[in-house]
Amino acid sequence: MPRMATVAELREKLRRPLLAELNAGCQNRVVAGGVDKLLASPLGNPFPKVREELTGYAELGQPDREAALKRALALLTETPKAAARAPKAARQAVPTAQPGERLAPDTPVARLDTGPGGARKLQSLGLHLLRDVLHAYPHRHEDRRALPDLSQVEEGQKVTVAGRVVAKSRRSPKPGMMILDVTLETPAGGRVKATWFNQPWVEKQLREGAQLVLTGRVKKFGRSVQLGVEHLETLDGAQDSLSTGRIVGVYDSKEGISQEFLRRAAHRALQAAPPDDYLPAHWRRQYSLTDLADALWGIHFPHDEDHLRRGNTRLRFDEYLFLELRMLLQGEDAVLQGKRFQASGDDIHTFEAALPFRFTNAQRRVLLEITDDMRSERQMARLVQGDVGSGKTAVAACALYLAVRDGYQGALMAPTEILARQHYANLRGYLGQLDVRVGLLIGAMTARAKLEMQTRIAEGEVDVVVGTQALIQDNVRFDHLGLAVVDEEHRFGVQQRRKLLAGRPDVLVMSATPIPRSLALTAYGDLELSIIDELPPGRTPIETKLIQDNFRQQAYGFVMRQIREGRQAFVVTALIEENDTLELLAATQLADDLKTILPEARIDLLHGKMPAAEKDHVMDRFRAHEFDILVSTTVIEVGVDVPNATVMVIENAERFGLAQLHQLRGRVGRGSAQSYCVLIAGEHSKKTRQRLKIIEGSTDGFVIAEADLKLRGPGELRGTRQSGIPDLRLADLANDADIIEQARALAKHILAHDPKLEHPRLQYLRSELQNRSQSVAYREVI
Ligand SMILES: Nc1ncnc2c1ncn2[C@@H]1O[C@H](COP(=O)(O)OP(=O)(O)OP(=O)(O)O)[C@@H](O)[C@H]1O
Repeated sequence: MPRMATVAELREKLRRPLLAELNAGCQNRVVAGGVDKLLASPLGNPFPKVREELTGYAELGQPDREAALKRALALLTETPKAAARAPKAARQAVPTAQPGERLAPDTPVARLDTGPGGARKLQSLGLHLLRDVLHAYPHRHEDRRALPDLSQVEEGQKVTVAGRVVAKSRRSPKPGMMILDVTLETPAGGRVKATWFNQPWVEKQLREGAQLVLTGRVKKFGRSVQLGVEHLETLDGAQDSLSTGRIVGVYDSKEGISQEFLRRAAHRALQAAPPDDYLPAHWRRQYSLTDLADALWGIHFPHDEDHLRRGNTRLRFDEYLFLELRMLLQGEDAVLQGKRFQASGDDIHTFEAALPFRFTNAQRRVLLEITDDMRSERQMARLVQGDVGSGKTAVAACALYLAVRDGYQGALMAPTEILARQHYANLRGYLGQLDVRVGLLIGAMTARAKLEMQTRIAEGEVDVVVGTQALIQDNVRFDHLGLAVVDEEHRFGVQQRRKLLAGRPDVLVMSATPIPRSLALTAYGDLELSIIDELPPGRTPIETKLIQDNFRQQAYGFVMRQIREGRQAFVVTALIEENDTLELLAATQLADDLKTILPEARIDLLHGKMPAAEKDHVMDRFRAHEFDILVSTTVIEVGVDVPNATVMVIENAERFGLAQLHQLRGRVGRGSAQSYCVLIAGEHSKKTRQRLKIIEGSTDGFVIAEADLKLRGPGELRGTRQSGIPDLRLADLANDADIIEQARALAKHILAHDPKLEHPRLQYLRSELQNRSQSVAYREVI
């Protein structure tokens, strides 16, 4: 007699398609019959609560579907509490894997033994299945193999030490100043004193006996070693620490989820679910690639640099391979029916005549490419790339105007509310005088104002709507959307874009990320590319100065002189990794310091943790020159436009990537006055200097990207970098031309011989492609 499936097995059987449904954007396409039918099958029997949640699923609207699925999934797996709410038969926690038990990569994380609440933590980071954990690569690595001998360290050296807190004290040498001293004992018996200035919030992490890993700069007082701590990690005290004595990965996380926890989860996932390699051995040999399991171990827990490099190369190759395969497979139906606009030359002239400037040649050329697309029957899918301030928005505004003149509505979607409001102001400037009705729709508006705007959109009383994600909520229905402009698209999830694009409008994507053309073609694949490679005339190049932090006083003296001349300044603090609370507090402290150094200046603060409405308010006041210095975390990175701001000071500039520094610097120099950027280096090594000198020496995004590339030698222990493109996690577009070529060649070869990937040898490759396509659908999107 066949064995009856246990409830746990049934639960998993049901959970998988539901999760797939969620990942695929709640399309009710799961197993031919859809979710309702799935539950009506015997599979649903032991789960009446779940069935109840999902009854009538097919009839629900998108957000309701998503919510119902999430509730159902929670009932199916998450906590004992949720399970208890389920009927008796199902009241059985998901059993964790037995040691040595081999699990499939699509097993839910609840089966991984990650301690109390572990599954929930992973899920909150978007990691639902073991494969998600396996492919959530560290964003950088730190070499903690040989922690330094404390008797040998030198003044000023940056070191990482691990140890146990043996003493702690707090003192306040003067009012408003708080110093926290902690003595750490290393396993070798050395002692180091770590010091935090004015950071009371760290104290609670530092109970006596706590195991810490600290990174900071050495100060020596006779034989005693003191550390000015820059980075702190708390360990959970387990014997088999994954966080010291090796090259350690640092993961994307959020408050309350420690690095140690994530390392342990990755470790367990690797042990429990070593994946089958989807790339047959002879191709691995042909392209000198290591096998998948070795690659995953290498990226998470490398034995040495070579192992890390090997793993990184293989996984990067795979990312490109699947991207290429998907593009080639989808290429057949690449031409989609879109809107057909007249986009008349007269209308372009009308638009330009209303501008306070003439288009540059580059803008004109790109506009021609856009209007060609708009006039054709094909759906436009075009990426406009241009350096910061090159005038992308002005071009997009013109395209929107053309759409409106042809009787359609237009939409512009921005990644943040600040940017949406700014675009709104700009578009009103460009289009208001041409009788185009421009509307704004963002989350921070009152429910009533939102509803009113939604109604106006639905009734066609607004011509162009600017907004954030609020634009693609289900209750927003356009009357006749013709053109959608998406700013910095990679910040949007694919699901989100798909919603906006449901009515098949033409699509224009704007991006300031400098990617060489050939690589952009791969990265964005299905988007045609237009490049604005010329800045508007009359811009005085920004003068950039790199200084060391002992010259801060002079730098701020210079800022003050600019302020006395009626100018404004941005001061940006470096992101403190893995802890947004620290980041916020660092910015707060810097603002306070500046108030002491520059008592005359009016100073305010902007940080990522502020509610959106408050951020807007601060930006509005800065734009209106109600204060002089905006101290901020990197929330201002993209697109902020305050022409009166002429100085950008970047503290701890060494902690930023060059591309990011370039973007940040682009926030000044937007008016006619001479603008300045001061990079303050908190670290004085030759390498840092060399890198930052690149920014000092050039204002061209492409030149900077290339110089950055040359500096990073092949022997370097390189962290994984995020390309900003949804399914390329490791990709380093500027550096990967060879790998891309190889991956493309292999993808072509595979499909030339087996266009549908039907050969049994390609079984794993096919299912991996499906897995990856589920979370990122390219052509399907537009
Ligand atoms: N052809 C032009 N001549 C003069 N000024 C221009 C021209 N085109 C745009 N500008 C002005 O230059 C500034 C930057 O333009 P815009 O905002 O369109 O650039 P962008 O490429 O979208 O910038 P970012 O990537 O920084 O958001 C604006 O103040 C705009 O009015």
